[in-house]
Amino acid sequence: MSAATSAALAISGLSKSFAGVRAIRDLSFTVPKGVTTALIGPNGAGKTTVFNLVSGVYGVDAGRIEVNGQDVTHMPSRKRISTGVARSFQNIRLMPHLSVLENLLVGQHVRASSLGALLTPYRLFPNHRWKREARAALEESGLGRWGDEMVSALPYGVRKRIDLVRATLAGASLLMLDEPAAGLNPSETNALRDHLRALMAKGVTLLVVEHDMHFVDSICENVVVLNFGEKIAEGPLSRVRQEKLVREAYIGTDEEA
Ligand SMILES: Nc1ncnc2c1ncn2[C@@H]1O[C@H](COP(=O)(O)OP(=O)(O)OP(=O)(O)O)[C@@H](O)[C@H]1O
Repeated sequence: MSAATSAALAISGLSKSFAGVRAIRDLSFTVPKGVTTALIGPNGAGKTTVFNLVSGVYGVDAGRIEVNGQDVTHMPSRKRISTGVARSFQNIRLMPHLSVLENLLVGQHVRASSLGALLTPYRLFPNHRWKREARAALEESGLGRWGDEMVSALPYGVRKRIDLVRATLAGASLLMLDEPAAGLNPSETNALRDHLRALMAKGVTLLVVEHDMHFVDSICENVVVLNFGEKIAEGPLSRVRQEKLVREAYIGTDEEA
């Protein structure tokens, strides 16, 4: 297998500035398929900007982004899901006044292959295919009992996991997670970790931005460390956290690598 086909994400020479602030500088790294990877670094290092560039929220100034071997560098954001990339946000973007199932069905619209499929009124068909798939995905994740509940009524940890189901139902094979463990209590964190491990076992590749290094250590094989938009280290967490540049980057912050 060539390096290109075995990479879920390949970034090379990526740069992005905002009004003179160089948020990302000549950044290159690869996320091999099936290798859960964390993007870490102090506040303002550029982690969220990388997610925004990969998902197409912002255009690049320079460089190239490939998802599953496909060049997405200049692809419109809405088309990138077809290459298998999806993301979750720090602030969950589920619609609070719709049920869990309705939120999942909205997410599935991105997969509609034709206008006919898009317009088929799922409410009229109790056994609508998307509805069946959404219910099955909820059951599989142990979240079946929440299907008809309003999202606004759900505990925060459950909402986070519903958001994961939404992303995977949209057909994601590369899932980018922005601080998935933030705000979760220990039992919610454990449930999230189990959920992510189940996704990994199904072949979904995860790229995780996370400040909780215990959480990173428990699921990630590889970490990429950013500081001021540059990659300063890459490898297993146990090794990179010993590196001088990484230790210096975290000195003077409340975080620890
Ligand atoms: N839309 C924007 N407009 C202007 N500057 C921005 C924008 N997005 C990011 N930046 C700047 O780019 C730099 C990197 O920010 P980014 O949010 O990517 O860092 P981060 O590593 O995700 O930080 P945190 O851990 O605090 O979320 C910062 O200096 C930030 O102020």
